[in-house]
Amino acid sequence: MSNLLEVKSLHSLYGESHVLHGVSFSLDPGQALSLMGRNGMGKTTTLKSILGLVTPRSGTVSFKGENITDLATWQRIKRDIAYVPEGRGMFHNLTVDEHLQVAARANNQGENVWDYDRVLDTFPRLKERLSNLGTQLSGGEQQMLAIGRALVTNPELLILDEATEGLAPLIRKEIWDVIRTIKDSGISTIIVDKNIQVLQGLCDRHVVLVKGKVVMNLDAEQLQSNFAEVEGYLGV
Ligand SMILES: Nc1ncnc2c1ncn2[C@@H]1O[C@H](COP(=O)(O)OP(=O)(O)OP(=O)(O)O)[C@@H](O)[C@H]1O
Repeated sequence: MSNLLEVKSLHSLYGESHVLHGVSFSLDPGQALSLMGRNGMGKTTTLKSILGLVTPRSGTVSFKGENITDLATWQRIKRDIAYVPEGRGMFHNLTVDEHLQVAARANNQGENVWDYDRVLDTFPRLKERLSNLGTQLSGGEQQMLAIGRALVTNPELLILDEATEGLAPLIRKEIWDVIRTIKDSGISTIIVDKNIQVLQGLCDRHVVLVKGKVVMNLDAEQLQSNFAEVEGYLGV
């Protein structure tokens, strides 16, 4: 197969405010791609444009060779794309158990590698909190639940927006370890995060956004040799 995901010349706006200016990149099956950039550069808008939560004015999004640009978000999700949004998106009236039970399904290939039990084995903390409401969990536990809820759909592509933001170092490490396990299980990922060191060790491609434009698109080796320049774009 060629690309799993191809984003071509996306222009996205909020009202009159033109935020994405021709964003293009692609992702091969099984790869992890980092999307980096300072605050407000258009990372979340790019993710939302891929998911159909923002409607681009022009440009295309293709998944497994199919042009999905005009599909509704739920139709994209049904094609085995899962999203872990910034802020985690807990359902206020659902327990931990219900968050996972409601979402769990085999994917379009009939695969159910990440079933309810495996997700709970991966996140033992959630096992102890099954009857708590999602909103009663700590920030780290909520993040684990948000990732778990995405995983039980057995996605081919998992999109993570700021999955470690605001978390204590130990919890961050736990989340990164799980993201690595997810990658090793063959799921493709797009990761927005600020931790360039961790992203460097994890991702196969790195896309840097500045004011809604892709200024760098590097493989792992190229990131190594252009590290200082990337850091400069990120202001670190
Ligand atoms: N719903 C919205 N309505 C209007 N403007 C928005 C909206 N969401 C984002 N923006 C603006 O679009 C620009 C890009 O925002 P976006 O959230 O995509 O950036 P980001 O790179 O993900 O940044 P952050 O790291 O702060 O989340 C910013 O100037 C932001 O203020």
